[in-house]
Amino acid sequence: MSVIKLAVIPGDGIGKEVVPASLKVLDVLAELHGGLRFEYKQYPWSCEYYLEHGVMMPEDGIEQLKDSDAVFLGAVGNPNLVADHISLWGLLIKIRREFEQVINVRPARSMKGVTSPLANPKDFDLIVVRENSEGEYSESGGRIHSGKDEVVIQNAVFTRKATERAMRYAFELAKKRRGKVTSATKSNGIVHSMPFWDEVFHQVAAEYPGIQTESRHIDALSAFFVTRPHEYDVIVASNLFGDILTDIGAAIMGSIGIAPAANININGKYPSMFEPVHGSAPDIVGKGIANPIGQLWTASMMLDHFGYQDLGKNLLQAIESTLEKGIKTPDLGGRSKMDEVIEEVINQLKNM
Ligand SMILES: NC(=O)C1=CN([C@@H]2O[C@H](COP(=O)(O)OP(=O)(O)OC[C@H]3O[C@@H](n4cnc5c(N)ncnc54)[C@H](O)[C@@H]3O)[C@@H](O)[C@H]2O)C=CC1
Ligand SMILES: CC(=O)C(=O)O
Ligand SMILES: [K+]
Ligand SMILES: [Mn+2]
Repeated sequence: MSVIKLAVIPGDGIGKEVVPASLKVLDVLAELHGGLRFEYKQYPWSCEYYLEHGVMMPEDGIEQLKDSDAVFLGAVGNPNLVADHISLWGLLIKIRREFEQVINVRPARSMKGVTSPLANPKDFDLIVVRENSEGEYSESGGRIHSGKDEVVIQNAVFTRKATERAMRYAFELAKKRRGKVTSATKSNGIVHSMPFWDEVFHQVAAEYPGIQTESRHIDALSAFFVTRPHEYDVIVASNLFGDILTDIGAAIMGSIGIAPAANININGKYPSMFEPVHGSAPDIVGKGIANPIGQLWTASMMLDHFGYQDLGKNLLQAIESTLEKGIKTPDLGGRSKMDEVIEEVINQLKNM
């Protein structure tokens, strides 16, 4: 019997709904497999935890997560209780950085049974490789003076190491896919980091003569995600650009509620973390209508990550069959509750 030890952090808002629901599905998958078991350690770290303890996670929090095989996270953030920059940097971003989860892999593709908001969409299948350790998300900077004299400086940090690493990851991924990498740049407006980004892209591209490459400014690329997403295969982007592009990717699929993400520790030193692209969705919390598919698809990426590609594929297929049957939450134009979606996904898996 193989055991996968998961550190489970539901976090805030609908994270507390979609995470437990997804664990039920993981248990069914393990049972059907017969030789696999998931072991869960639950962590209550969240904005409510912060109100009680003054921190998003205990001082030895990272230490506590270290011996798990992966972190399975829902969402972090409840701006009514804690300012977002405090809660996210205290938990989500802290884990990404401490565990050197330097790449954030975020696929978006046409899904059977889901109507894209695009008018006449051709089938698309793309993956955004988001640099996940630095870039625009940096603590470098500060505020001085106040009132009319107030000055705020926010530095973006781009290292050759991390930039090359993200690009190599994208090229390696493209080799296994349709052989095209698009770089998201903005070297016409951002005069230091983005020309550097372009330079590194060209250098790394030279190592992969078989791969088709393209550089696009982020503004135009955002528009092309909407008008011609089928032209993209792998997109490599900085932390912020990748963050924004993947919400667009989610939107053109049909809903932010279905998009998955994998925060990958590529040196094998620490656990990777699997979470949906979406946040805690305070506007729908407690209504039972959160779409669990982002969290489930993330679970499918986690299964792939651990070498259980068959299970990962079965899970995705069960998700698509459920959608095709019209069992969908309201964000996808459906009338089903989260629990009904989960129940149908489980039925589909059992009848495979
Ligand atoms: N990785 C993370 O943990 C992230 C956390 N956040 C945090 O989440 C909180 C809310 O952020 P927002 O900007 O509102 O983004 P959000 O992704 O939570 O919500 C945006 C919109 O999408 C809807 N939505 C999101 N997930 C859904 C799902 N599974 N099913 C159905 N509808 C869904 C929401 O109802 C809302 O209308 C903030 O505290 C923010 O900082 C935001 C994005 C990512
Ligand atoms: C924080 C956020 O929006 C993300 O990681 O996608
Ligand atoms: K999330
Ligand atoms: Mn985001």
